[in-house]
Amino acid sequence: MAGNSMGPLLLVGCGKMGGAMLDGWRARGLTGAGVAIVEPSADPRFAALDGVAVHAAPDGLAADFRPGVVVLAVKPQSMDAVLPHYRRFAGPDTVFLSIAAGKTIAYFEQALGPAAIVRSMPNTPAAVGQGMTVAVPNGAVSPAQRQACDGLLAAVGDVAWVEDEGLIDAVTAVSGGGPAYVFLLIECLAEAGREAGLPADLSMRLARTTVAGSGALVQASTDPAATLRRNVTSPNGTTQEALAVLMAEEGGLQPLMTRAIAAATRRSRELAG
Ligand SMILES: NC(=O)C1=CN([C@@H]2O[C@H](COP(=O)(O)OP(=O)(O)OC[C@H]3O[C@@H](n4cnc5c(N)ncnc54)[C@H](O)[C@@H]3O)[C@@H](O)[C@H]2O)C=CC1
Ligand SMILES: O=C(O)[C@@H]1CCC=N1
Repeated sequence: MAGNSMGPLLLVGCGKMGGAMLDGWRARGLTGAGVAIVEPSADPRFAALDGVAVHAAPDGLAADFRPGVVVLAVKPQSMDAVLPHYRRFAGPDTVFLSIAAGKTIAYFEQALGPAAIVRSMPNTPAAVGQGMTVAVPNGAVSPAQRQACDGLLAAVGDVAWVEDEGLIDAVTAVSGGGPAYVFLLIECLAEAGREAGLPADLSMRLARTTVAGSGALVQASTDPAATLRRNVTSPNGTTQEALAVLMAEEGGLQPLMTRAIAAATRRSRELAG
């Protein structure tokens, strides 16, 4: 798999997001020999990762282990405690790829010393190869290291690189957290259908399949989302009535979404510490 060309991959933290990326990498051919994991949880799923070395703590890594890429996938709040264990890998042959919300390149440079660092923000659809990641490198990242990180991220979805790190807080709000808003939409649609008289299980099936189908349609189409929306909306029909509510200037979805994204963006800045 591309991205594994720099030497072994070390995944630090294999929770919801690290696990989603690992699933994506493994589905695309990353073999056990190419990856080591440090993850303290005793979750039985790790026993099923045939061939992958899973260590409960960094002292389980062999003394001569030299990762080409260290993926930092622990909670932002754990980062202070975690980074000192990996500082020894900082050097020209290793790139640190962080997926942590809020934590800045300056923060990692402070904690790791001179090191090649890529700050990125993926999302959980990485587990099915449909993630969206935005990444920004520091000045120490070599072209080959950037390519390696791009390969790892592209293996689980779309990747955009930006030069302005300041954009990452809004990226975190939009695409990092975005799947949660879509899942909430499913929950709300299903509940509204239930309140309109549908059996709960049928309503949930309608909501799930409608969101999944709409996602597939938007992906397959070159039409703007607004055109796809208009294609559903017959003049004086039923959808128009619903959209009059959802697109109201006050109390509609846009002002609500704008407030939600502003709140998440603000929280990402706070997490910088
Ligand atoms: N969940 C999501 O949708 C996204 C999460 N992120 C970022 O990914 C990072 C991880 O988030 P989640 O996966 O959601 O959290 P999580 O809690 O599911 O995963 C964190 C994992 O780190 C492990 N861990 C704790 N201490 C550790 C240590 N000392 N060494 C190694 N592993 C340790 C935990 O056992 C846990 O499995 C966060 O920084 C978050 O901001 C980024 C994009 C999306
Ligand atoms: O909620 C969070 O802080 C993380 C970052 C984006 C998605 N989950």
